[in-house]
Amino acid sequence: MTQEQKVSVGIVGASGYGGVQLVRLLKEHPFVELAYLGGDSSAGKPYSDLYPHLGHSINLNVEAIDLEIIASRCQVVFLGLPNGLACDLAPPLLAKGCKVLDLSADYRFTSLETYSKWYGKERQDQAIASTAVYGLPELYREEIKNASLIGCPGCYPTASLMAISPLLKQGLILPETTIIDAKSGTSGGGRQAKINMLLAEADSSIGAYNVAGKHRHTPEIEQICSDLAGHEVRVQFTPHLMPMVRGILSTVYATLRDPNLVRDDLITIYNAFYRTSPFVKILPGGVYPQTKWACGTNLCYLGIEVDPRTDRVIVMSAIDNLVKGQSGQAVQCLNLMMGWEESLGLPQMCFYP
Ligand SMILES: NC(=O)C1=CN([C@@H]2O[C@H](COP(=O)(O)OP(=O)(O)OC[C@H]3O[C@@H](n4cnc5c(N)ncnc54)[C@H](OP(=O)(O)O)[C@@H]3O)[C@@H](O)[C@H]2O)C=CC1
Ligand SMILES: CC(=O)N[C@@H](CCC(=O)OP(=O)(O)O)C(=O)O
Repeated sequence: MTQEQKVSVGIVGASGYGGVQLVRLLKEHPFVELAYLGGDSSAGKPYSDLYPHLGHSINLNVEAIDLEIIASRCQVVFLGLPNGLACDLAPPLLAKGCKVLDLSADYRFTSLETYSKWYGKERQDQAIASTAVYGLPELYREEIKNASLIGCPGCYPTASLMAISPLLKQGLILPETTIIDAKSGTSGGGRQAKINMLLAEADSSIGAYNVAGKHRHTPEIEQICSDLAGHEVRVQFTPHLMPMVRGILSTVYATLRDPNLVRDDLITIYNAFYRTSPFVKILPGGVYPQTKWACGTNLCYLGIEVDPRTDRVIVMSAIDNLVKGQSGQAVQCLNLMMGWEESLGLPQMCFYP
């Protein structure tokens, strides 16, 4: 592909953690040209002032968010902003002919009533929101290929849904027995300063938060679980903050309908379900994933176990929250939207240890 044939791409929210992952991935993507980096408090600064380690390869300034400028330069726009801002920017960008991939929650919900209840913002853009596709390629690959607007999933929902989808889609579990115990690194909270993310607070300590259906990812997970099961599903989701920077480990428990199913049956079922998904790695029996294995990659490792004493299946899912849980998944969606190979420009080998 020549320089002129490359697709020009902009990142609004380039100064954040999602933004800097996108910069890393898109700069190395063979079919993409970075044409615009936008921010709020960082506008006007050279990008290398924010991230000096990228000074050798990113020679762009962060610019103010100006829709005319963005649309005149970019065919595709990634929005990496706090929740509640993308729904003001996406409609005019779409009207100007851009494709939009939003990393926030603004376009993840089919019901704007549910969105408003959890995110506290009244919305008028139901018509546009209805055209958005939930950006989890392993479940909605064909829909993503034809979409102009993608609502990229949250990090906890990505890890959790990858673990539970084959079970729900094939009716293998009693859905209401589903328990999701998930742990995240601190980068999941973004780059803005927060007291609970200080080293002195987060290091050498683990704790749950937003327990008993109070985390905003609960309705997001339930929406997709319900879609897969074909009826309304409630799950028990408990997030934990871990003393590490990157990664999510989501462990899902559910009761099997058929107590005769054994681990190897389920491993076969998972391999078949994800046979066309290049980023999903089903581990052999007795091997359980670690977040470190996914670090910096767009992979999702799944470990599967059955406890015959309780008839429960236990699925462990490990991802990098900033890559498969956010920016990498958005690039995976871009590849599909453009008709490119799904794995183009996306790392599959972690740095280790
Ligand atoms: N971190 C994660 O693991 C995941 C995050 N997400 C979602 O992705 C989105 C981005 O997250 P993340 O990168 O972590 O966030 P960060 O807090 O690291 O970055 C936020 C970005 O938004 C910009 N911004 C903040 N306030 C405004 C405003 N009022 N107007 C315009 N721009 C603004 C900031 O610009 P500036 O610095 O110039 O002020 C910055 O570029 C969020 O919606 C988040 O929920 C989704 C999945 C995973
Ligand atoms: C560790 C941590 O703080 N994680 C964040 C989730 C990040 C994310 O994916 O949030 P969005 O749905 O808004 O995109 C949290 O629990 O709020």
